[in-house]
Formats: sequence, structure tokens, C-alpha cells
Amino acid sequence: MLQFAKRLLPNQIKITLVLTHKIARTTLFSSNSISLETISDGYDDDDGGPMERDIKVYLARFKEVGSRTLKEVVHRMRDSGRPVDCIVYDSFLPWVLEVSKELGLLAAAFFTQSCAVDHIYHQVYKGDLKVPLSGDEILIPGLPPLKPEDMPSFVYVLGLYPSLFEAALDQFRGLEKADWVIDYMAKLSHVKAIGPTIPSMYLDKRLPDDREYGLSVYKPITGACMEWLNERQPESVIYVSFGSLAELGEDQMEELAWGLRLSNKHFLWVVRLSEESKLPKDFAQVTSKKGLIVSWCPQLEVLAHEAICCFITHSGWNSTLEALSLGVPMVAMPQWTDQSTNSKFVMDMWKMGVRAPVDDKGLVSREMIARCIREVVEGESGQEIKKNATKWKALAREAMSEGGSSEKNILEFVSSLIRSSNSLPMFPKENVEMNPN
Ligand SMILES: O=c1ccn([C@@H]2O[C@H](COP(=O)(O)OP(=O)(O)O[C@H]3O[C@H](CO)[C@@H](O)[C@H](O)[C@H]3O)[C@@H](O)[C@H]2O)c(=O)[nH]1
Repeated sequence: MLQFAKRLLPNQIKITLVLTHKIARTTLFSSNSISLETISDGYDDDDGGPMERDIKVYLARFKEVGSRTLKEVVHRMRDSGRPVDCIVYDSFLPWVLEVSKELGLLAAAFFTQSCAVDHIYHQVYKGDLKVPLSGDEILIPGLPPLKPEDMPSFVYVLGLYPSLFEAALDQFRGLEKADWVIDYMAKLSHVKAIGPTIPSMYLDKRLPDDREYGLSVYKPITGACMEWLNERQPESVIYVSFGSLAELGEDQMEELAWGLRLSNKHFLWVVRLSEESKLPKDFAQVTSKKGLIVSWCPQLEVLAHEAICCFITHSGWNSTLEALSLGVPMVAMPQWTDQSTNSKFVMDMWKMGVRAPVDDKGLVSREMIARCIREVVEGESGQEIKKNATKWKALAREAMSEGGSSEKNILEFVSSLIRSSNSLPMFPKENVEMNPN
């Protein structure tokens, strides 16, 4: 979202990022050009994250308190001479659309997951895809044939997270009232594909100084990681991260640890502080010559480093887009939600990695991890995967560059936003010229 916002700034569009009080307090956000406002989710002083609470109760309270405090923010901004024209909202919070329309504002839904995943949820929402799934092969128009385990986990393991599944489907509720939908799904009439949303420095380099997102959930251990990587040979290090949410079981953690050791390659492994106790005893010491384990790293900088040859990932959408944009081959170890579908695309559509298969206990064994690493970085398969990764890197750059599909969509969004906001009854304003660059 922030990357999209940065692309609007050169067109004289002013941006305010709205976070909950709690997220604003716990993440590191910094920007000279984007202002910050905060709203309440109803749990401002609560230390437990939403996942630790009943999700359904959390989402209902967020909607109730969030709607009220968001309206207050919009009114406050108007009273202080910063009237709002349009709210670009995370599609997982469909109540923001209702708030926007009540306030007479334009609204754009921002979808944070992949086109394929959104398309699958949309099929379920419309009733065209029935759950529970039946058969071994699922055929959905516009997508390759999918096995049940290629589907988002909420669709093929029913009943595990019913409230999150409902939230995924709710993204489409009332969507016809939105003025735009920002996503990769060009098939729905007003959808605009604007990705890959990673800092310009790694793509078209046209936004000056845009090297990082400007927001981080944890503090990265930058110096130690980069110094360690600088001492490694080109294309010799496996980077391992499971993003900001996934929690591996202790047995999976153990298999992963010894799988890395078995591969005999250097590795940089992000183990969040909350996961650290699951590492096998003494593992860090035993492998200190081969590996570096950190609690968080500057992932983009790491993926762009010449020492990295492979990324073992949970296939979160941001990590997947980052690896694709930087041409890094992947070993996918999806955990839940959209990650299984992202892994399918990594392996079978883009052919820039493999999905590590699980055994009958649901674990990826240490031998399998070592085998997948070999397949991705060595021999003919490794060369083929690297060639494809390089191709996708070039295509990502092309989309964001001048004349590319995403840049065209962003400019179209800007000009239609300016046209529509000039005709809004609530907040009359002067005409603004669009920056032709
Ligand atoms: O040490 C680290 C590890 C990660 N990251 C960053 O953290 C983000 C992780 O995002 P993502 O790969 O999407 O994973 P999650 O944080 O797990 O994201 C959640 O949200 C995504 C978007 O909806 C979904 O695709 C995922 O399945 C869901 O788990 C990326 O930008 C990484 O660059 C760092 O900066 N440093």
C-alpha cells in the first residue's frame, strides 16, 4: 500500500496512512512525504495480538470502533484544511467502504493477495465454486487445473479458521459500490493491476531514494546480516524466512534446521524472537561456521545481495513478489491461507522454484529440504530455474517502468481520481494539473 502511495505522490496527490493505534505503536514507520493518522480497533491497550483472541469478536469490534474513529479522523482532517477525497482501503476491512460512502468519499479497494487467490475466493463468494471441494482436480476459468492442496488453506481445510475464511469472502461484499479495485485481477471491470509493489530502487529506479518500504514490523539486524553476507561467495547462501506471522511446530523447526545443515551450504535464517525457543538445542553454536540466525533482517537488501542463491520461504505474497522481482529462486514451504496457491505459481506457472512436499506426518523432512535446495541451485534443474527467475525479474521491472502495464494503470487511476474528486459535492477544491511525468 505504501509503495502504491509513493507512486501517487509525484502527481500532487497528498497521502495519509491510517494505522490502528496499536500497530502505529509497535511498527517502525517513517516518511517525509506521507502523514500518519491513527484509529482504534477497540483493543488499544491490549498486548495480545488479534490471533490470540477470538478472531470473530476482534473483527466485529474493529468494525464498530474503527468505523467511528475513522470518521473522526476524516472530520478532523477536513476541519484542519486537509479534506479527504478518496479512501484506499485494505480489502480485508470492507466496512471502510461503507464509511467512505456514508461520508460521500471515493473509495478504492486494495487487494493484498494474489490475483489467483482473490479469484478463487470470488468464485466461492459467488457460489460458482462449492465447498467442501469435491474431486482431485479443480477447474476454475482463467487458472491452471488445481489440486485441493494448491487452493488457499481456508478453502481446502474447512472449519479451521471459519472467521478468517468469512473475512476472505467478505472482501467482495458490496464491492460494486467501490470506485476502483486495486489488484492484479484485470478481469473484474474496474480492477487495476499496480504491482509488483516493491521499492522503486529494485525496479524502475524512477522514485528517487525509494530504497525501502519505510515501515517495518520488527527492527532489522542490518549491520550483522550485510557484513556476514559480504564475506560470502556469490550465489552461495540460502536465505530462510517465514514472514511475520507463521509459527512452525518444534518438529518442523528441527527438520528445517538439520536440513540446512545437511545441505552443507551457508545459510541466513530469520527466526523471530517468539520462535527462538523452538530451535534445536545448541544448533546455532554447532552451525556457527555455516549459518547466521537473526531475529529480523532487511529482507529486500538480503534478497538483492549477490551472495544469495535461494530463498526458503512460506510463500507470503510480499516475500513471493520480492523474490520474483529480484530474480531469486525459491523453495516454497507454504503454511496456511494464500501460501499454497502462491507456491503453485512459483513451481508450475513461473517455474522459478519448487514446493517442498510434506510427508505423512505433514512435515517437510530434513532430507527433503536438502534435496529441494539441490534441485533449485544445482545442475540442469538449477540452471533452468535461474533462467526463469531472471526472466520474471525483467518482466517485473517492465511492468513498473515507463509505459509498463502497472505504470499505465496507476496513471489512469490518478487521472480518474482527479476527475472524480473535482465533481465531489462535499469538498470543493481547485483544479490540480496531473504531472505528465
Ligand atoms: O526478516 C525479515 C522477514 C520478512 N521481512 C518482510 O516482511 C514481509 C513479509 O510479508 P509476507 O511474505 O507477505 O508474509 P506475512 O508477513 O506472513 O504476510 C501475511 O500477509 C500476506 C499478504 O496478505 C499473505 O500473503 C501471507 O500469507 C500472510 O501470512 C516482506 O515484505 C519481507 O520483506 C523483513 O523485512 N525481514
